[in-house]
Amino acid sequence: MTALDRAGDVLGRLRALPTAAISDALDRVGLAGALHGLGPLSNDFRAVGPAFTVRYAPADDERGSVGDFLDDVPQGAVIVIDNDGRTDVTVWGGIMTEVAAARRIAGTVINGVCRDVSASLEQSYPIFSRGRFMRTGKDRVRLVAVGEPLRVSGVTIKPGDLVCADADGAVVVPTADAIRVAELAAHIERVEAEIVAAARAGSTLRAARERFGYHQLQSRQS
Ligand SMILES: O=C([O-])CC(=O)C(=O)O
Ligand SMILES: [Mg+2]
Repeated sequence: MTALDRAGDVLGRLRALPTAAISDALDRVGLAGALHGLGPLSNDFRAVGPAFTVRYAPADDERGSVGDFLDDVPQGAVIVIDNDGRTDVTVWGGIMTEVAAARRIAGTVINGVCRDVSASLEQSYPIFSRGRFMRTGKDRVRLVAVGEPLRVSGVTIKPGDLVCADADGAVVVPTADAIRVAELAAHIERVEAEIVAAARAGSTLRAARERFGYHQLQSRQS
């Protein structure tokens, strides 16, 4: 099996899992991956794929713009944009949504805000952000890095790390740990389903949780 096959395989596994279980699995192995403060524009949105990283900084006196990097993003990638958490100017809008959707880019995660939200909803193009706002970043931000590691919400995101995002938010899984994290997350999902089944069958929640080890599911493995 080639590295590409393995990556495809683990992406398939992560795609089947909710971010809640992936986050618990990251807790279990002691990795920080949850991007606090970023949420989906629609609860139906879900995106899984390797990170394509982009960073903006204030334009200051230079003439800046947003989005020209889009032509270089491969199909299936999740674009991760770091605008340092700014919520007063956008780094994503409707033209970018239309192009990204047509090129089958998997989604966009923004440490900042976006506009033209209706285009994202109409195209079912998944965007996760700190919110929405209409004032453009054009002339206000400039692109400073593409394909370099980012630091968002205390999490380091390297290009190619696997981004998983759904109604609960976005988490990042380092490629080297992805198979282990996916296996643990699948285990957590199975155990939680057993707890629900036991409770539905008449067990108390306390007894069901005790029986299946609920309280330790996410605890750091020694
Ligand atoms: O200024 C922006 O955020 C970009 C924009 O509106 C678009 O791509 O349609
Ligand atoms: Mg626009």
